[in-house]
Amino acid sequence: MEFDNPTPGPLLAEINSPADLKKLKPEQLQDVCDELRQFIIDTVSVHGGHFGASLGVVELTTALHYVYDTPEDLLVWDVGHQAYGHKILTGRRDQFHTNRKYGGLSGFPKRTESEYDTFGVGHSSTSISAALGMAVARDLDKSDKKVVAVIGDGAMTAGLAFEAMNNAGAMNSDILVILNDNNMSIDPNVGALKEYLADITTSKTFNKMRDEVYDMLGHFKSAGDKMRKVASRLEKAMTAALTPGSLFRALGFKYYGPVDGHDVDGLRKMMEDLRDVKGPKLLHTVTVKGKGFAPAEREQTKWHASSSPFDKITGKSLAEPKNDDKTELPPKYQDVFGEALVELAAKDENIVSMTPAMPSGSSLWPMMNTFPDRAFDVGIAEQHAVTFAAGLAAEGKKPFCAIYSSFLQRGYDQLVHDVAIQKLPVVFCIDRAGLVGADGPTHHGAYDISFMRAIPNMIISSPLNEQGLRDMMYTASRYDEASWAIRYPRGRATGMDTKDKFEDIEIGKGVCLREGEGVAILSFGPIGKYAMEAADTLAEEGAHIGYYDMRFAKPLDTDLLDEICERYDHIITLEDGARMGGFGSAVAEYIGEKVKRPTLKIMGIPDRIIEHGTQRELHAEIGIDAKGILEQVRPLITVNA
Ligand SMILES: Cc1ncc(C[n+]2csc(CCOP(=O)(O)OP(=O)(O)O)c2C)c(N)n1
Ligand SMILES: CC(=O)[C@@H](O)[C@H](O)COP(=O)(O)O
Ligand SMILES: [Mg+2]
Repeated sequence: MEFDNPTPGPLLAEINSPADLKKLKPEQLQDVCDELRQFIIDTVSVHGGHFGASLGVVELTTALHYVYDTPEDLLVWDVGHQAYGHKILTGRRDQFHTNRKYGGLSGFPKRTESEYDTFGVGHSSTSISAALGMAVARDLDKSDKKVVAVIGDGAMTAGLAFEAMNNAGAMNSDILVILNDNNMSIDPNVGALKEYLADITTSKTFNKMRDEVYDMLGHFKSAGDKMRKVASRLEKAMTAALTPGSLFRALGFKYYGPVDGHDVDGLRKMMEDLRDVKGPKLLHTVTVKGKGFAPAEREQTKWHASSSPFDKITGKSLAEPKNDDKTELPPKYQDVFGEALVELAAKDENIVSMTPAMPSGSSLWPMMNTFPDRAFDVGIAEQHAVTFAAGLAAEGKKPFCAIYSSFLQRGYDQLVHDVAIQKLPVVFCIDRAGLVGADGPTHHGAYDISFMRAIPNMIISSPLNEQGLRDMMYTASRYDEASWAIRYPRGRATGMDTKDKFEDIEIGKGVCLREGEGVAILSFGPIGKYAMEAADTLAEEGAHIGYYDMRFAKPLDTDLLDEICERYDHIITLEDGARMGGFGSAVAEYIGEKVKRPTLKIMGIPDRIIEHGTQRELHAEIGIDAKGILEQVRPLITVNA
């Protein structure tokens, strides 16, 4: 169907690999760029996907594949949401309409998909570390391939990117980092680095400071020999300090730029020169997110990604509302969170909130707009977001840290070291918990229940619906004993009528929503809707199973579990999270230790913080030394003397 697979322009139609691109004359590259951009617009306007970032790097992508000898030379994309042009130029043009679809291409570079995808991505700020690893491997192999990392200004704000720059500069490794500076993250980029880059690209501060310094030096120079020398030395130092890119130079990189990232010929020439420059170097390109599609240039956050079909000229959505009666769609869970937070913050001035660069995705804008002093976008900095929250909690504030499940993986040490061990009452509002859909494995929120369950001093809860989410947030806002995680999924809630008033929920208590016999389903979180559906279907068939909304993975409602174990022969647990170590595992561990034959005793570090001592002392304290094992085994055996 033509609709499925847009027709490429005449040049693009002949490009099945970068080798075909290289056959063209440099003068033809701008035409290739125009066709590539149009092909991306044609495809995304029908099939959806990430959008603005790929449009912004069309020239960069074309120049890179023209100059570098990919896949021999290694090209590493950061995040990878901007790699659509790369996919199209590297043999995937005809499958591109399957992008992000079940069984189709991945929305991000993926090693198993193509030899041109050197490193799997989805999460930000990994490119420089990965490129450095590849460069060092190259050196160990005595090869001379080139390694290039392409990283955005947003991704550059993460600690990981700085760690890599710091290491690469010191190792003097031969890599090229291309900083694609469009002055945007998903939302407007934030932080001091953003200001620094803006200063370089607009040169306002640079020019002003240089003029002032030179004026001042002029006065010195007319003041005799000694002063002239001082002035000359000062001038050199100031020039070095004020020349664009001094931050990167301080980290050991040669800095080039800023250059126009939409001038494909300029980029080509620059890259041809840089191929021969050894050592760590950074090329600063300035681009426009959404370049070439006016609505996307105008509203860059909205067009970061588009899930619905849209008009290729106006950008107007062509999507029909999904519900059949065309009434209002239920709110998204993220919006239920965003609104409830403002309501709670209005009642309690200690409530503060932060997001690591996802104020739109996590719906933190209402809080940031209503209480600008109490809500923060901290940049792509999940580790910092968690510890920043911990600091606020240490001083008596009540932080609600809004964070996607898969991005919280970055903050695991901070959860343990900064929050749990100190028993600080941070509330984690974990969005995108469970399978997220088209973004795939890098973004599925599969592991949070498992990785949090192992940590003491954390409550782990998930509501069945939007009312549950509001009430959990309310109860958590009044709980100061330890931290509390509330997880909810990407997408829409149930559409139920919610009460204006918040209600306390009992911590660690589940609810029976349907009594039955034989089989009981125990669910955790909004995925319980499927359990209700299944129970309804069975009821129509005359079979009545039990259904329980357990609400808490930690602490487990063991009283309710005892009742359930008494009453039913079969238990089925259901969660939108990894089976291993998750809510089901918690239930299995509890029941496992109750079963009569064979009995099970799980020995290990218990669910509390263990203080210091010798290993022997501590193993003895928690009963996992030989004596502790004997205490468990002896009652179970008869020893024949
Ligand atoms: C660790 C992590 N946190 C957050 C995100 C969500 N995210 C995806 S793209 C993006 C913005 C990246 O900005 P930039 O690197 O400047 O790229 P641009 O979209 O501007 O091209 C963010 C925050 C992510 N992918 N990974
Ligand atoms: C690339 C990236 O990490 C984000 O753009 C992500 O795709 C956003 O996901 P949501 O659409 O769930 O906010
Ligand atoms: Mg950017």
